[in-house]
Amino acid sequence: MAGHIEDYALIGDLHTAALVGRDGSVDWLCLPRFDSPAVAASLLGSSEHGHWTIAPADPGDPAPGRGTDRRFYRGDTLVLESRWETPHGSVRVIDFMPPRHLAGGAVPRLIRLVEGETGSVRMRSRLRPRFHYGRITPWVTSVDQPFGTRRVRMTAGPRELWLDSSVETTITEDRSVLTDFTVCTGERAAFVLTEQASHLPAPPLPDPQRALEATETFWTEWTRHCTYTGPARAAVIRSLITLKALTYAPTGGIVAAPTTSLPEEIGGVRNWDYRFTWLRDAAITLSSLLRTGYREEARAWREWLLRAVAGDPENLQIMYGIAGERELGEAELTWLPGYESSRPVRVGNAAADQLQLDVYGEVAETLHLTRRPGADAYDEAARLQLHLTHHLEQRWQEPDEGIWEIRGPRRHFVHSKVMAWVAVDRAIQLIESGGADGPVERWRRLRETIHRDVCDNGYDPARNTFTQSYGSTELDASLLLIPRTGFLPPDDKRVLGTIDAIQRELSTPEGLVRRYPTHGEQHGLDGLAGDEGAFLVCSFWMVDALALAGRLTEAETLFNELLHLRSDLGLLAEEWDTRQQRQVGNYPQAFSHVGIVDSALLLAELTTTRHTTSITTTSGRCGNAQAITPTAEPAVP
Ligand SMILES: OC[C@H]1O[C@H](O[C@H]2O[C@H](CO)[C@@H](O)[C@H](O)[C@H]2O)[C@H](O)[C@@H](O)[C@@H]1O
Repeated sequence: MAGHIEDYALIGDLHTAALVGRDGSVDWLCLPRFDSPAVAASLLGSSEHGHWTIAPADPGDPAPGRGTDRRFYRGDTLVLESRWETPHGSVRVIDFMPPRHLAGGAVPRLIRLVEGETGSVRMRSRLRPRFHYGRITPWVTSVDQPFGTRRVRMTAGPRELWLDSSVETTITEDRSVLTDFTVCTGERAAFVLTEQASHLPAPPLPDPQRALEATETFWTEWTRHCTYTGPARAAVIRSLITLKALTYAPTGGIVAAPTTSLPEEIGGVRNWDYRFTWLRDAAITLSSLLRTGYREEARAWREWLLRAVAGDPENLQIMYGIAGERELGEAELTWLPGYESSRPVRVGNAAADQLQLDVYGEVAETLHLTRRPGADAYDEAARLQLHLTHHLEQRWQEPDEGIWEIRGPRRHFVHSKVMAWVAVDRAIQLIESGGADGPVERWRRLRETIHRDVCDNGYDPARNTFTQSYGSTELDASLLLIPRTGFLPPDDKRVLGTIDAIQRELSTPEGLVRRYPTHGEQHGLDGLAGDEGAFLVCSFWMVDALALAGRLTEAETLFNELLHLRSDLGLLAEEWDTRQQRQVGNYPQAFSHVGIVDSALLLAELTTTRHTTSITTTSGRCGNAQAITPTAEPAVP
C-alpha cells in the first residue's frame, strides 16, 4: 500500500477507475464497472488483497518507500506519466485506460508502458490479482502465442483477466505474474491487462500505441470544450477531467467517488461506499459541467434521471446504482483490514432507503438549468418535475435524514426545507415560463408557507443565525448554500449572521469548515462515534458565501488555501484532517471537485464585474428570488 490517500493517481475509462500509488502499484481496481468487486484491493488491506506494481527492481533504486521521482498527467488528459531516476538510468511508466467506446465499446483495459530514457534500468512487474475484493485467488495459466507476445490468463469463476506483455513472464507459487526485465535508452515494454467474462473466446491482441494515441486525443479534445478562461483554469480543467472520469458513459450515471471505505477519520468507523449515483451529487456535478460548456454530459444525465426515477414519485430514492439499480444493500467485508486499519470496510449503502428532502430541490434545479428554451408542456423532464413537486407538497413537513445522511433520528433539517422551497420555486418558474401547466397559485402560497416555516423555526434571532434543524442550537455548513439558492439575498442580515456564526463555531484555525459538530467518542447527532475532518465542499461553500457577501479578498484567500490542499496531481478527497494535515475520505470525490469549479466560476465572475451588488438576488421574505448563476448556462440539446 502506497501511503497517504493523496499519494494516489486516478486513471479510468468512463466505466470504472483505478488508483495508482507513487510506488507504481495499482492498489484499487474494480472491473468491469465502478461498482464491481475489486480485483486489486490492497488499498483497503495489504498486497495479499491484490495489486499490480511496476517499478525499478534493484534495492535502493529508488530509495525504499520513496516512490516515483516525478509524476504528472500528460497535458489535459487522464494519461499518467511517472518518472524514475536511478543510479543506472531513468525510466518512465505511462499508465492509462482507454475510454471503452474508443475500442468499439469492448473490453476494459489497463495499459502500462515502460520506456527507457537513459542508461539501463532493471524493472519488475508483479501482478497479483485477487478477485472479489481480495478474497479469491484465480487460476493462472500461460497461453502460447505465435507472434512473440506473452499471454497469461487468470480465471475466477465467471470473470477472467488476461495479461499481454511484450516481455517474458513467469507465474509464481502464490499465483502472481512476475516479469523481470531491463529497459535501455529508447526501448519500450508494454503490458495490457484485459477483463472479460470467462466463457468468451480470448480477447483480441491489443495495440498499445494506437490505444495511447486515441486516449490522449479523446481527453485533449474533450477538455478543449471548456468555456472557463479564468485564473484557476488549470485547477478547473483537472477537476472537470476528474468529474468526467467519475461518469459511467453507457448510462450517464455519475459516481460520488470511485472508492469505498477510505475513512473520514484514520482508524475510525466512518467508512462508506461511494460508487453509486446520488441524485444530489450528480445534480451538482452536472450543474458544474453545464456551466463550463459540457452540455452533452448534462443531456446524458437528464436521460439517466428520467429512467432511474421513472414510476411513482412515492418510490423515489435518493441514490441509485450507476445504471439506475435500486438495491444497494450494505454489507461489511470482514476479511479486509481497511485503509490504515479503518474498519469496517463496507460495500453497498444503506442511505439508499433514507428520506432526504433536499434531493427534490437539487433535481428541480438541475432540470431548470438543463431546460431547453421553448420546450413544450409535455416535455418529459417538465412532467417529472411537476410530478415530484406534487409529491413534495405532501411530504415537505416531514422530518428527514437530510443532506448529511444522518443515521440518528429524523429531524426537521433547515437545509432540507430550504431545498423544498427551491423545488417549489423552480416548478413555479417552469409554469410561469410556459413550460408546463400546474397549480401555480397554490404553489405560490406553498412557497410562501415553506419560507415562513424556515424563518420562524430554523432561525435563532438571539444569535442571528440559521440553525441545523428546528429547535436545535447546532449549526450546519449546508446553511451556507442559502444565498446561492435564492431563498434569501446574500446581503440579508440573517445570511450574514449565519456566515459569521459558522466561521466562529464550525471553522478550523485555517478557516476550513466542518459540516456540523461531531461528538468524539460519544455517538453524536449523526448517530456515529468518532470524528471527521473538515469537509472540503463546505469550505468551498464558505468561499462562495463570502464572495457573494462582498468579502472577496477573504474568499480568494480561502480558495487559494483550498487549492494548496490538492494532491500533486490536483486531486481532492472528501475531507481534510487538520491534525494530521492529510486528505481523508473517499477519493477523488465529485463534491470536492465541484467545489473547485463552482468557486472558480463565481470568483472569476465577481472579480470581472467588480461590483458584487449586481449578483444579489431579489430581496424579500418569501420572494420568488433568482438563484445565483454566475455564468450563463447554455440549454441542453
Ligand atoms: O458520513 C455519513 C454519511 O456519509 C456518506 O454520505 C456522504 O456522502 C454522500 C456522497 O458523496 C453525500 O451525498 C452526503 O451528503 C455525504 O454526507 C455515506 O454515504 C452515508 O451513508 C453516511 O451516513
